[in-house]
Amino acid sequence: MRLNGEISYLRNEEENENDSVALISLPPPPPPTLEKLVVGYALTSKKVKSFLQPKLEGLAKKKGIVFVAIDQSQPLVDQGPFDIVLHKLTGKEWQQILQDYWEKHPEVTVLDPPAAIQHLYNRQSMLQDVANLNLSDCYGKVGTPRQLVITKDPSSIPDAVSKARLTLPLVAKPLVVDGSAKSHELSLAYDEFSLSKLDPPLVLQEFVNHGGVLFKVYIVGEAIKVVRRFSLPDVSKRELLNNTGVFRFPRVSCAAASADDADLDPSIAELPPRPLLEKLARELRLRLGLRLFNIDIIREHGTRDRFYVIDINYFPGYSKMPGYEHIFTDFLLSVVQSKFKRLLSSN
Ligand SMILES: O=P(O)(O)O[C@H]1[C@H](O)[C@@H](OP(=O)(O)O)[C@H](OP(=O)(O)O)[C@@H](OP(=O)(O)O)[C@H]1O
Ligand SMILES: Nc1ncnc2c1ncn2[C@@H]1O[C@H](COP(=O)(O)OP(=O)(O)O)[C@@H](O)[C@H]1O
Ligand SMILES: [Mg+2]
Ligand SMILES: [Mg+2]
Repeated sequence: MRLNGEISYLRNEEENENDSVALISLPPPPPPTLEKLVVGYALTSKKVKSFLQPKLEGLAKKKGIVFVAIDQSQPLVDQGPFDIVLHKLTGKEWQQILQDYWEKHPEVTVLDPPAAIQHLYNRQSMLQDVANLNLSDCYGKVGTPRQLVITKDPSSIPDAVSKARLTLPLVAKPLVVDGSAKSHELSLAYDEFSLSKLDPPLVLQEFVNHGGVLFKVYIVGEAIKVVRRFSLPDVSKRELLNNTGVFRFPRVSCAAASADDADLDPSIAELPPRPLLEKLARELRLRLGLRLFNIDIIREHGTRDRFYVIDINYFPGYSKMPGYEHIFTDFLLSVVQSKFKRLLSSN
């Protein structure tokens, strides 16, 4: 990034140290001004369409931010120079290219580090940090539903489930999340035996009744926004007794399922307490080493303060985060400004 003013500011300070007369005669330095911030992006065409909306690009331009599409077939060093590289591509090859580039150009901020993102592409490792957090304070408790990973041999599932003492019904989710439609094909299983019909690798997660409403918590650096989405309805004891089988369900909590304007039971609709979300987001940001993600969180029906994180997504559909244009552009500016502050203080 090109910042005007920083260098002259420093020089004046140095002179001041050795010259007591200059101390009184020098005017205060002008605040640093941002010339241009170049953000290279490597995103799928679907993500470009949903994220790079004209309103975002317009606002970014006003703030001196330009977005430049990265051509993956060309060396990264021949493009840019970039201040920030924003990316969400899953291929191993791309990750290596980015890693190599970053090693040679540590001055560029890569959002986010490929290895840290990788952690979210597996539904087992994705929730490990939440489970280890054991977050419990006066605002509520946050955990993860109990789950079991099945990597092979579907015929062994009923036995494995009963040994692990998992409570039915169970949500079966593909283990790997790679952005494909298949990785979002989930099923609800009412009995153990039907689970042998499933296709590993997968995780089997206890279904938690939550009144059919889910909270999507968007995180962009230190900013947090929460929205409500409709979700799967509760499963009653009677329903569980009277049903068998495994049922595929469609994408239930997508943007079209917004529940923000719905007339809901207040005990179900009440958002998780802000201090709890702030603590959760802060801890996850640090532990995951990520700045751009969202969390799907549900409240156990009948409780006020028992929450479960069921899903974490890297670089989610930010265009559905209220005010994302302002939040995202301010974030990009803050990332580079804090980097400069660190550089200046270490010199
Ligand atoms: O995994 P869940 O919790 O379902 O969240 C998904 C992912 O974040 C998707 O991003 P990606 O495809 O990059 O994984 C996003 O698509 P976009 O960001 O492309 O819009 C979806 O938006 P909707 O499809 O609008 O719900 C959002 O619901
Ligand atoms: N353990 C669970 N208890 C209750 N509902 C769940 C559970 N896991 C998933 N769901 C429902 O399934 C939907 C999709 O599951 P999720 O883990 O978020 O997968 P995806 O990555 O495809 O969004 C959630 O939005 C929620 O409605
Ligand atoms: Mg989800
Ligand atoms: Mg997900």
